Amino acid sequence: MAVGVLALQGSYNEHIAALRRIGVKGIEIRKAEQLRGVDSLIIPGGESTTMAKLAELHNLFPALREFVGSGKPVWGTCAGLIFLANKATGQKTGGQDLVGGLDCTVHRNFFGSQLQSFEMELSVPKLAEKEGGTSTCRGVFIRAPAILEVGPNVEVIADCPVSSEQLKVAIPTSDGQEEKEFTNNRVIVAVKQGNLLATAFHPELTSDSRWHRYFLAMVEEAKEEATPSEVMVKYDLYGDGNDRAKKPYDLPIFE
Ligand SMILES: NC(=O)CC[C@H](N)C(=O)O
Repeated sequence: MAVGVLALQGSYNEHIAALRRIGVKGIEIRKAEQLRGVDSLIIPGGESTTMAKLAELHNLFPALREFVGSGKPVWGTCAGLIFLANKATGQKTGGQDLVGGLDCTVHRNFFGSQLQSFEMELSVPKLAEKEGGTSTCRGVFIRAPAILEVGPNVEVIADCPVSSEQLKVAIPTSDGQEEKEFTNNRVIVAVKQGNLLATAFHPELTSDSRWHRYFLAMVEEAKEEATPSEVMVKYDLYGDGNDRAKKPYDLPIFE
């Protein structure tokens, strides 16, 4: 199996190394046509404005949107999460292009500047249920975003506690955010929506390979769904004018 890794900027080498550790080839993607050769994609962390400028320069946005829209599995980490979000706040003046597709609002630098980067143990029972191991994982947050709001089809896989002060700094009341959304003082940091996975932190910088395995399981599932094994097709197998129902074989069919 091979997984595409958007290689414009940021931690794409680290994702490729993480994939290699579990025996999977990561293919660097820099051009729209290279996307046609892969059926899954990781958008790494980095700096989303710079990444967006490079994607614009290489005219990648239409191909990325088509890729996401076609239902192929895509995992965005950190800046990659921002790329996938339908809406981002805290952007630089003028904003930046997003690929979109993930029904959520993300705050670009929710946890503050580079100096406020941190690590914490996150509770991830859903990940442990699928991939085994402990019910927590190490979250490496580097100038990290956070998800403030999700749509009804988005499954929350991890959230994390934040202080009232952090909320106040990141979301001044003048932004019009309703306070009740954050009564538990928690923000969302990992989600899944169909074939889209997004994490605000960097699993590729840890030795825990469960997030990469989790994504690969999504890729496998998507492939199985795409195989029309139960579809019955009519063939005139014997040339006698009678259609006989038959499960399709892999093409070509030599019969
Ligand atoms: N580590 C990261 O990917 C940081 C993302 C950063 N907050 C951005 O806006 O791009």
